[in-house]
Amino acid sequence: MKSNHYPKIGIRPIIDGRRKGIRESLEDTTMNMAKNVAKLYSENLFYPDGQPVECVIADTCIGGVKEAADCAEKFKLENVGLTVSVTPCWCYGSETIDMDPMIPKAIWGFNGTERPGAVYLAAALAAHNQKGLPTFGIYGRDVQDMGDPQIPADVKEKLLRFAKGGLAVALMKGKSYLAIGTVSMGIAGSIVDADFLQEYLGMRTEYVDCSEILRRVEQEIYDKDEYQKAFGWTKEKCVVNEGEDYNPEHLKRNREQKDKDWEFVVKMTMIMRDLMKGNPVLGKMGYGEEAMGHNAIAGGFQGQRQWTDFMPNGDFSEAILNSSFDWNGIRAPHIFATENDHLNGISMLFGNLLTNTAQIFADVRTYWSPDAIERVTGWKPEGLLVDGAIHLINSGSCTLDGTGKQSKDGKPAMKPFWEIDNSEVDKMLDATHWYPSSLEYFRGGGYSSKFLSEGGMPVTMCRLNIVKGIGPVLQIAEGVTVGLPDHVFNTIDKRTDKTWPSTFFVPRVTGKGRFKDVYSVMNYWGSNHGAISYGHIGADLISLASMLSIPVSMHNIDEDKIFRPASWAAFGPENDNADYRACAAYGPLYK
Ligand SMILES: C[C@H](O)[C@@H](O)[C@@H](O)C(=O)CO
Ligand SMILES: [Mn+2]
Repeated sequence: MKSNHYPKIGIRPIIDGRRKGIRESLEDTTMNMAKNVAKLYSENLFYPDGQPVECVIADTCIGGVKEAADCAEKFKLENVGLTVSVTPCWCYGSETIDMDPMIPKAIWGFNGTERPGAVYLAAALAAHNQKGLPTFGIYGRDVQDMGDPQIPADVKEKLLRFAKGGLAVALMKGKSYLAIGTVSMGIAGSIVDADFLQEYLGMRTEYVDCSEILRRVEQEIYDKDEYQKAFGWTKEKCVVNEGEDYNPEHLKRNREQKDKDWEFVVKMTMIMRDLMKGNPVLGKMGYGEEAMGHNAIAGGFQGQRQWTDFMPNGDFSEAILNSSFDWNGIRAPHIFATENDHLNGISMLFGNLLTNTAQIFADVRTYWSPDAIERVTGWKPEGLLVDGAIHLINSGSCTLDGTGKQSKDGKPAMKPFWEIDNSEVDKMLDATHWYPSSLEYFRGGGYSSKFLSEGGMPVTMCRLNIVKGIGPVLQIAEGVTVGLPDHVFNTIDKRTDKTWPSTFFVPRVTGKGRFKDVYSVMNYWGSNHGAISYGHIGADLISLASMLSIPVSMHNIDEDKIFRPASWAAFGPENDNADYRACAAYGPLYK
C-alpha cells in the first residue's frame, strides 16, 4: 500500500463563531494549534512502510455547524481515519463536534485563562457523551499563555497515545485475516471468529484450504527467479546453521529428504506471503487471480496436525514471515500466527500497529519458581529472577527479531524495520539455529528455529480471549526479558523442547490481584499463547482496546497512564469495572 492510501489524521481547529472581534482575534491562534499538532504527529508517528503519518487540517476554523459539515466532507475525501479537535477558547459544543460515529475522536482544550478552552472541552465532551460518541479529552495540567506554541509533555503523551490507537483502528479496517487451514489441535483461538473480526475490527475473514499450498508447489505457481534467490540466501544464512538431529535413529529423515524439506519450506514461505499480499509476478505468469492475494493484514497457518503429519512444518515460514527481513532484504514483518490462533495473531497485530515492530508468538509454557529453578539446576535465582520467570516457547515459529540482537542505545531491542541495519540482520541469523523438526510431533519434517532471547528487553505480553457472555477481552502484562546463566538454561532447555526458541519473561508485579507475583500472572493467563511486543506499550493497548469496546481483564499499568474516552468516568468510580460497563454499553464499532 502506498503511503497516500493510508488513513490520515484529521485536525479540526474549533473557534468561537462570533464575528466582529472574538473570532477574528482567535483565528491565527486556533489554526496554529492545529498546525502544531499536525507537526507533532508527522514528526513522531510512522505508517507501516516507514513514511511519516499525514495529517489533514480543516480548510477553515470551525465556528458552527456549516463549517463542521464542510470539514467532514473534506475528511471523507481525504480518507481521514481519526480526528483531533483543538481549541484555545469557548466554542459551541454540539454545533461543532465531529459526529461520525465510526472513527476515533479526541479533543484538546487548551488550558489557558485569557479564553476558556477547557470550558469548551467539558461542554463538547458532555455533548459527545450525551450522544453516545466516545471521545478522548485532553486537558494539560499547567496553565499556558494564550498563543504559546508549545505542546506540554503531558498533552503530547495523550495526543500520541490517542493517535497511535486511532491509526491502528483505521489501518485494520477493511483488511482481512487469512486463515490457511482450519482449527489446529482444538485450540479455541484457532476457531477463527468471523463475527468478531467483522464487528469489532471491521475486518474480513478469508479462508484457504492448506491444499492450496500443495497445488502451488506442485504446479510451480510462485516466482521462480525469486525462489532461486530465496533458496541461495537460505543455504548461505540458515542451512549453515542447521542444528543436530535429536530424533530417535529409527525416525531420522535421510539427507536427501532433509534437503528436499529445505526447498519445500522456502517455497511454502513465498506461497504463504503471496496468499496474504498477492504478487504481480504471478499475474505475468498467467495467474491473475493468484496475483491478487487476500488483502491480508494478518494471517495464520493451521499446520498441526493434518498438514504436519505428512508435510514439512510451518516453523521456518512463520519465523521468516514474522521477521523484519528475508532474502529480499530488510522489510516490514508480516503478522502471521502459528497454529492459526487468530486471537494471538490479532494480539500481535495490535502490538505491531502500535509500534511498527515484529512480534513474538509464543506458548506461555512454564512458570519456573525460584525453588524449582534451584531444585533442578542447583542455582539460587537472584536479581530479576528472585520471584522466578515465565518460559515462553513455541515450535520454532518465532520472529528472529526475538533474538534481541538488534540494539538501541547499546541495549538489546526490536526496532521498526527502517531502523535495523544489515549487521543486525547477520547477528539475528547467527544467533538462530535451525533444527530438524521433532518428528514425534511433526512426522512430515521441516525445521524449527532455536535461540534464546537476550535478557534486558522491556516487553509487553498481551492476549485477546473470547469469553461467552462477554465477548472479546484483552489481557496485558508489562515486564522484561531475562537471561539465565548458561548452565541453568542448558538444564532447563534439555527438560523441554530443546529445538525451539526460548524467551524468559518476568512481568512487573504489584503484590496484589492478578499481579500479586510472577506465578499469578501465569496462573491467570487466559490461553496457551501470548503475543509479545518490544517496549512498554500497555497504556497504548488500553487506549486502543477502549476504542474497539474491548474490555481489559488484567493489566499492570499505572493508573495515571490509563487514557480512555471521557465517558468511561461516568460508568462508575473504578476504572476497570467502568471499562466493562462502558464497552458493553457502546458495543462493537461495526455492528
Ligand atoms: C508440538 C506441539 O503440538 C506444540 O505445537 C504445542 O505445544 C503448542 O504449541 C500448543 O499451543
Ligand atoms: Mn502453540
